[in-house]
Amino acid sequence: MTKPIHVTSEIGKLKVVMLKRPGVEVENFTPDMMPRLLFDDIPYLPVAQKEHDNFADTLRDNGVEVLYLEKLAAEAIDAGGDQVKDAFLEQMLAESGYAAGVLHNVLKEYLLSMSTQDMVIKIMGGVRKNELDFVPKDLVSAAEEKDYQFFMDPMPNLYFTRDPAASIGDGLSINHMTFPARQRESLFMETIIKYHPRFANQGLSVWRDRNHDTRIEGGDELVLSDTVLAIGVSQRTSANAIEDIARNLFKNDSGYEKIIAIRIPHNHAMMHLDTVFTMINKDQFTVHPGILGEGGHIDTWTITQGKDGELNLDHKTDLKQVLKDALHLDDLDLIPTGAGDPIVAAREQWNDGSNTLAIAPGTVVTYNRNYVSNRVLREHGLRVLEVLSSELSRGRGGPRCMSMPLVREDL
Ligand SMILES: NC(=[NH2+])NCCC[C@H](N)C(=O)O
Repeated sequence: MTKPIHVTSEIGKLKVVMLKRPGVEVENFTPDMMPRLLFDDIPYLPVAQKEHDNFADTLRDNGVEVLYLEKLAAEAIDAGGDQVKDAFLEQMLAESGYAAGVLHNVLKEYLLSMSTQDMVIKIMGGVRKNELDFVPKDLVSAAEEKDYQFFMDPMPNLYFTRDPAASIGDGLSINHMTFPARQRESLFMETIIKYHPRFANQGLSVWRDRNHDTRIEGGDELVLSDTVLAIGVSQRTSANAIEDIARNLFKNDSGYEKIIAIRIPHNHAMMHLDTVFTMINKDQFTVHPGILGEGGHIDTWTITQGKDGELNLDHKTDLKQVLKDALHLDDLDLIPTGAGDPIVAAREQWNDGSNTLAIAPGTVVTYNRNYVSNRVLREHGLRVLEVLSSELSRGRGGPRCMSMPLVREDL
């Protein structure tokens, strides 16, 4: 029987996916909070939701079962019972800065007064100070910045379900993310895996859990085949974390034998490998020309199991050759974002023109706004399903970031 998580490629026919419909969290902040919350603009929520529904419908119309994070999280907590709800809240409050104290108690009481679903949505959306009829008198609260509006910050990046966890084979990584703005997000997935009837006790492997200091994010984790992964060394994923997950995958019978670490520029526009490089067919990839240096070169290290738990590293800079070798291909089509035009490529990459979601070999979902990149994909023989993108793209993520595949057919 297929496990509730089974992903052995980036391109096998997508069967089950997890999304998060944007909610109040994507507008519950002020412009001065944007850099910290990793947003570049204030989205218009009703339109963002319409666009997201268009994305979800496109997937459903193509035979994909769509699950929603916010619903799974509430179901998992309810399935776990009162103790699980209590433990979840304690952890969430601690990670929000309230391990104990008066405010901890007030917030806990407030959140427990709601249905579990409303509680989950409230935590995701953020708790404003003016929601509570409470003026803190303790020193910690008094010393806090007075005009800051929130007791608990919103989590506007939740609709990028790709990042807090990543499906790999019959398991997943639950990620310790880089920036505080996103670190609480993976607690939802941890709770779902442990307690949701669909996932709990199904023999899923957690290749690496969220209790780490080194950081990794799903946008950097690409499942190239049933034995090969690519992982970005990026603004969000450290070399240490890659070595750590490599060791765990190699020693735990995951089926994975080779990890290609690819170093990309460390900046906000290219925060993850999937913003500059995605697999879209057995022998086709999108690549943003801006990541390739002189002669089309880029640093890659192919990591394999060495003796006595050591890792072997093979440093190469010819990405095309590295991929051909790892995937046993005679040829490979690297399709440049924005047709390789430096101005168009930079513009369309900014709006996730490279961030395609393959739902079958050669069939991809992309943002409609990246019309040059979309045309080029069609010229290379791909079937391109375009989705609406004016508001969703303001969060700096595209169709791949907005989806966490749970089950794909094997190739
Ligand atoms: N897989 C991705 N490329 N995700 C994009 C995440 C965007 C989000 N605003 C962040 O900075 O974290």
